[in-house]
Amino acid sequence: MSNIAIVGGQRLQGKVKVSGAKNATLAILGAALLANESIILENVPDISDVRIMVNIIRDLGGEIDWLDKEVISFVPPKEIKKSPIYNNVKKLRASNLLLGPLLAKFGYAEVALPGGCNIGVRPMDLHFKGLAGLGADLYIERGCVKGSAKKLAGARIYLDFPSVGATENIMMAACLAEGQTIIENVAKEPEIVDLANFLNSLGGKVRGAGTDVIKIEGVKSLDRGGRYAVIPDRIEAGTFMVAIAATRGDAILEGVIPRHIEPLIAKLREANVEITEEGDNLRVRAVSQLNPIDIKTLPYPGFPTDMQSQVMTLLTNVPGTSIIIENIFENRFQISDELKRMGAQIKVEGRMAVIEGVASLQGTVVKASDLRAGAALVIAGLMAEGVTEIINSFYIDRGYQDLEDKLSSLGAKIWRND
Ligand SMILES: CC(=O)N[C@H]1[C@@H](OP(=O)(O)OP(=O)(O)OC[C@H]2O[C@@H](n3ccc(=O)[nH]c3=O)[C@H](O)[C@@H]2O)O[C@H](CO)[C@@H](O)[C@@H]1O
Ligand SMILES: C=C(OP(=O)(O)O)C(=O)O
Repeated sequence: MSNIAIVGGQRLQGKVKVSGAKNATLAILGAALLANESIILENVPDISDVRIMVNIIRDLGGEIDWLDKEVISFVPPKEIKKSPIYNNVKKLRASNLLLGPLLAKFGYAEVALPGGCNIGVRPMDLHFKGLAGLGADLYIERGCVKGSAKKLAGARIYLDFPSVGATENIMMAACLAEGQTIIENVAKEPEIVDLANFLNSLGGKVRGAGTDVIKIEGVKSLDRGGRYAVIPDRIEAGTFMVAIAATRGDAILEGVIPRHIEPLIAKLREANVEITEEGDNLRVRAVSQLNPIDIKTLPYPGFPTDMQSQVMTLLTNVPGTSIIIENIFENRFQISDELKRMGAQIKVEGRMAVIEGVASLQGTVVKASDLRAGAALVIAGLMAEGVTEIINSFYIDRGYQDLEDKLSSLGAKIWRND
């Protein structure tokens, strides 16, 4: 298994292009199962989560080919061959996004329960509540969610929490349900809007994505294929922004939608990072002394939990006291132990972390506990004195395309040890 090694101390400079959004792509690949016609998807990130999802869908009978590095063609299956292979589904939490489309299109779904993961328990009660509200019969048997639905019918569904995955599953299933579905207190993340736009491009009738209430008029079938380009990955963009700030660099991110990153931009500006928008590009400069900041993670448009570990890392050497409250996933402070091994001063109490900035971090061998913790350790390595080696780099490969190449192009000294 390969490790990532970094020699710290290089200021990141230059230009880098952001890839397509992992979380939008995973939902869109699930939604593509609802279609009756062929689809070309562009700006698909070449990352391991996407490759696993592609394999699961191939196992179900979907024909997917990579036409180019970031372009895939998709021919939806007329019927599903078999239930997803347990091992693949277990490897990918987002495989739970297949439930809604499979039930709606084929009247049957069998998906291994993704279970908890390193960042938290992550139950699926809201997915079940919503799909049951549309008329699906769901039960759990030997670690699998099994579901059937002779016919789905539109319903009014209130989500107790604006869950991204539950909103997506219900939205996808409701597209083929009879009549109108109204989902209240939905997630408003840009990936939800991208999924709604994709469903509408297939002939779906989804309105209100990006607001608290989504209304869906069910249609008999989704008969339009065509081309669709996935939005840029706001978390990849955010990770680079923080890496540039953490190395006191000056670099440009190409192909971003600044509006999607607004919560991070606002906080980085508060920390005295200079950020300028130039169309689809963002210039990030951190040349003056940075200020400590306080952060609370919240559903969009609040500060994203997926950026919390990276920002914690940046704050470890910002003079003064910063506070982070993690409201979404209960185990997302595991990275603090690894950062402390590099010399950071962090106290964690429940959902709160208090960070006292230190003059510098020292490179050592550290272990990624999840995707974003892994990305944050890469940032720590870029900031640190000496060599940092990151074990469990496969977590990072879940969500970052060509990470070493992109960082090297900005001047980082980073490589893989096989
Ligand atoms: C593939 C994908 O898109 N992943 C993202 C998605 O995950 P995911 O869709 O799993 O996240 P959710 O928005 O569903 O989870 C948010 C919170 O709701 C809770 N919850 C969720 C569902 C449910 O049925 N019951 C319940 O209690 C979760 O435990 C968590 O505390 O949104 C998260 C929150 O922005 C991001 O960190 C993930 O990167
Ligand atoms: C938590 C994440 O992803 P997933 O929901 O796929 O585990 C993430 O992207 O940070």
